[in-house]
Order: sequence, then structure tokens, then C-alpha cells
Amino acid sequence: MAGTVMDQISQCLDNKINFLLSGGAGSGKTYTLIQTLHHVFKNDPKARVACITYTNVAADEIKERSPYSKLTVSTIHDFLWDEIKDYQKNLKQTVLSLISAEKSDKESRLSYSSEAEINEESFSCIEYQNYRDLEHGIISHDDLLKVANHMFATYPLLSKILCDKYDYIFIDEYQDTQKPVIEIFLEHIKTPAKGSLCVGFFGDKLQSIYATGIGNIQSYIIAGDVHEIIKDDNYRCAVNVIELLNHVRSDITQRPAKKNPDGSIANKIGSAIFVYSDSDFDLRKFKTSDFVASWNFDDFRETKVLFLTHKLSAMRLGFAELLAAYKYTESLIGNEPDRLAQHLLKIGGVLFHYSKKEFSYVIDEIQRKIRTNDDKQKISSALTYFSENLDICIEELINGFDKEHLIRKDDRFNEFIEHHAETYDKIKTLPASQVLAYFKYYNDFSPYSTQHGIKGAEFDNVLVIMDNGKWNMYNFKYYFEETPGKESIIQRTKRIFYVCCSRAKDNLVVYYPKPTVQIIERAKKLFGAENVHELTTLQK
Ligand SMILES: Nc1ncnc2c1ncn2[C@@H]1O[C@H](COP(=O)(O)OP(=O)(O)OP(=O)(O)O)[C@@H](O)[C@H]1O
Repeated sequence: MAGTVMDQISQCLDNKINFLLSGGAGSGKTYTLIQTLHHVFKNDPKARVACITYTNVAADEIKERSPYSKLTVSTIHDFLWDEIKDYQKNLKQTVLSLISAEKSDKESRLSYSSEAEINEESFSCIEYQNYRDLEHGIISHDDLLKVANHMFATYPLLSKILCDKYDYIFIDEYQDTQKPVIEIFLEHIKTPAKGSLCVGFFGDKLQSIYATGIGNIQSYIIAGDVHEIIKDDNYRCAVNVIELLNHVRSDITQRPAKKNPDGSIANKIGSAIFVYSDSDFDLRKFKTSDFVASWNFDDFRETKVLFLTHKLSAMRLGFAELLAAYKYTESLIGNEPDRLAQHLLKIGGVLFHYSKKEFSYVIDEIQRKIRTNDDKQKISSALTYFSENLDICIEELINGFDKEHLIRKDDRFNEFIEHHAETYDKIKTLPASQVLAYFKYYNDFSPYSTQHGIKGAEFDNVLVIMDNGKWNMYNFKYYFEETPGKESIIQRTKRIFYVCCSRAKDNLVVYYPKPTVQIIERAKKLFGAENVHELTTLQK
């Protein structure tokens, strides 16, 4: 296919060819998705289009920027639930068969360990909630994708209905979409979709930072099921940051694409520097150094500090013991926290937003339905009690939230605790205040933050602080030293490093405490020797 990116997309739309728009960070993928929507509706105002996003925040942004009545914008979970929820008989059969499959095939993930037997009579309908209670027909967030995949694979009529309903389906951030979802769109609906439905994917395989995501769809591209369109622009970053990004990845070479009215390049020159020291990192001191002299750290929209380290922040914020209780750091503060950590994050989130009087968050998150004024009062007095008594232990907090039906201990939580008694025993006696501190860290300082995820975000100045700590999934030393035999860790580390560095519009500083000589040499190759500096005593 020839022509501009929009020409190529347009040809795919006209001929109902599935396509993938691949572009590096800041290449304008979201921007192009909106343009694609405008293009579709300009040509056919009656077109039926679904746009699937990774988060509710992204869905709201797209709705605001493309207010078409025939456009459905939702997260993948809401989209799939809408497609299957009315077929309750098939849903029940699917849930029952996935539970029995789990006994022989752990992958089905609908594990059920309760004594009570489940059969067709056990529940009147299947519901989808943010927790799992299979005995009462409630499937969780994670279960939904498996259930939907199984239903589309088993009942061809569902695929036909979907293809009759939509002319175009666009999927943003496809790299983080789970395999069962990709299978629905590229395998299960393939036959009825031929010539009638076009599926368009938007994303970047190097920005896949969730292990549960598909990562890439190369096999479908090679098989001819998807046509790849590559966008090599960068509208976001300064020229020096783009140069670094081009050294980090070799599959796409970006060029500054922002233009002045006279056609000249409008991307700033900016800076991308690597700073190292022979001592541990101290943010307070570093803020006074020459490297960040012009940065305004008080404006969080302008300047962002990304910690690719954790010990330090945990100590500073007050959840050091909680972190120490975890054998594997990433299970607590990586991008996919384990079941217990997810539970603590939910509780921490409710406490945090309650203290900020952000009641709509609290209502969305808690499982107790508010029907009467009395319900409201009970919730409020329970939350006030917990907020004012953060010296109680974590076990009391968890049990209290369960008893008040705020955040229930669901099947998956109980099962997890049973299998990880050693970790839970260490954690349960710690003060509840650590749960709140942990939530604050996870949401504000971690690049994996769920609420304000940094993917898609951009800031004038970005400071990335690295340290190896106890990570197993990531290793900056291996990445910088290109250690042989550690390819998968290196690839994973490279992706998170790329995502963090590419948030900088103007200036980027990467800080590495106590590097080896080899690390400094590699930094010189990536950043350019003139951009690698030691933080001397004078600058501290
Ligand atoms: N064609 C364009 N003209 C002017 N500005 C653009 C254009 N495309 C994108 N931009 C701007 O460049 C920045 C990055 O765009 P966008 O967020 O769409 O990129 P992205 O590829 O989705 O990035 P990432 O993968 O890093 O999240 C935004 O500020 C956007 O407004």
C-alpha cells in the first residue's frame, strides 16, 4: 500500500482489511485514531463503530474528542460484557464448563475450591463484578475475558451478531490487550467478519509493559490477517530525546515531526542526559543540582519523577515493612500486583479517596450497595473509623472492610492467602497506615501506577531514577551491560526504560546510582559521551 499513513488507513477501511497502526512513543497514534474516526463518519455518517480503550480515562477522552452518536466507546471489559450478558443460558454453561476444565487445565483460571457443589441450579444468572464469588454466579474482571473467549469460540452465532452490529472496531493500546481478546477479534469472528467488518489496532509493541498483554501480533501480520502501517513521526519529544529513543530501539527510527507554519521543525532541541554518582540517591539534594536548575518540581504536570527503584520511596513514604515482607518486590509494586496486593490497593484507594472527599470513587469501588440513608451512614461511620485508626493491624483492617461489605474477601483472595500463608502472616500484624502509604506510592510515584498510568502521559521535564534493588523482572545492570543469557529480562527492562524516557517533552535526566564502568560506557553510547555526567560533591 502506498501514500501517507491516513491514505493507507483509508484503503484498509474501504476494503475492510484489518490493520495495525504501529508507531513509537509520541508518534500521534491516539491523534490518528481520532482522525480515523472523523474520516469514517465524514464518509458515512451512519457507520457503526466501536472503539475499545484500555482505561475509562482514555474512553472519556475519545468520547469528548469524537462525539458521534453512532460511536460506542468503552473498555474491553464493558464491551465484551455487553456482547454476552444477554445470553445467560450460554453464559452459565460456559462458567460451569470452565470450572470443570480448571480441574484438568489450570489455564482456565476459573478455579473453584469451595465444598459446595456448583451446577445449573446454583445461580439464577451470571453477574460481572470487580470480585469473584462463583458460588453466587459472580465472575470477576479477569474471568470475563476467559468467559467471553470461550463463548465466542463455542457459539458462532455470537460472532455473527457482533459482525452484523459493527462496520468498524478500533482497539487502542493493542499491545496490552490480553490474548483471549485478540483471539476473539482475529480468530473466532474471522469468517463472518470477512468483507463486512474491519478491525483496526493502534499501539506500539515496545510499550507493552504488562506480562498479561499480547505484546505483539506479529504472527497475524505474517499470516496476512492484519496489514501493518508504520508511523515514524515524533510530535512530542525534543530532538535530543528522540535521538536517545532511536538508540534504545532499532525497529523504528523516529524523526521530529512538529512543524512551524513555515514548515521548519518545531520540536525543541531539549536535553537527554545521564547522571551517575558513587552514593545513594537523595532527591532533596538532587533538586538543588545544576542538572535540574530550571525545573519546577512543585508543578506535577510540568515535572515528573519516575522511580524505577522502590526501597527508597518505601522508606520515605512509610511502607518499608510491607515491602520487606514480600519476597518478590514486583508482586507488590510491579505492574501486576498479586491478589493480596490488589486487595490492599483497593482498600488503600478507598481510604485515600475518602480522605479527599472523592465519594464517587468510593461508591464505585465498594461492594456495599447504597439503597437507604442508613446504608450511607453506616459506610461513612465505618470509613471514618478506619481512617482515624490507622494504627490497627492490617488483618483487622482487611476483616473490617470485609465485615462492612466494603471490600469483600472474595474466593480468589481466600485461595491466595491459603497458598501464601507465610507472606500473609508477616503482613497481617503491620499497622494499617502502611496500606495507605503503599497505595499513595503505587498511584503517584510508580510508573506502573494504575490510576495515573504514565503511558500516554507527557511532561516538560522527566527525571527517571534507577536502581536494581530486589527486582526479578527488571534489571538495569543487565540492560546496560547487555549481559548474555538474560535476554528476556533485558527486553522487559528496555520496554519500561523506553516508556519512561519517552514521556519527556523537553528535558530528560536519567539518574543511576553506583554504576559499573561498563554501565557508564553503555550510557555514553546511548546518550552520547558529552551527555554523561558524574554528580560531583560540588554539584550535590
Ligand atoms: N499530526 C499532529 N500534529 C500536531 N500534533 C500532534 C499530531 N499528532 C500528535 N500530536 C501531538 O503529539 C503528542 C503525542 O501524540 P499522541 O499522544 O497521539 O501520541 P501516541 O503515539 O499515542 O503516544 P504514546 O504511544 O507515547 O502514548 C500529543 O501532544 C499530540 O497532541
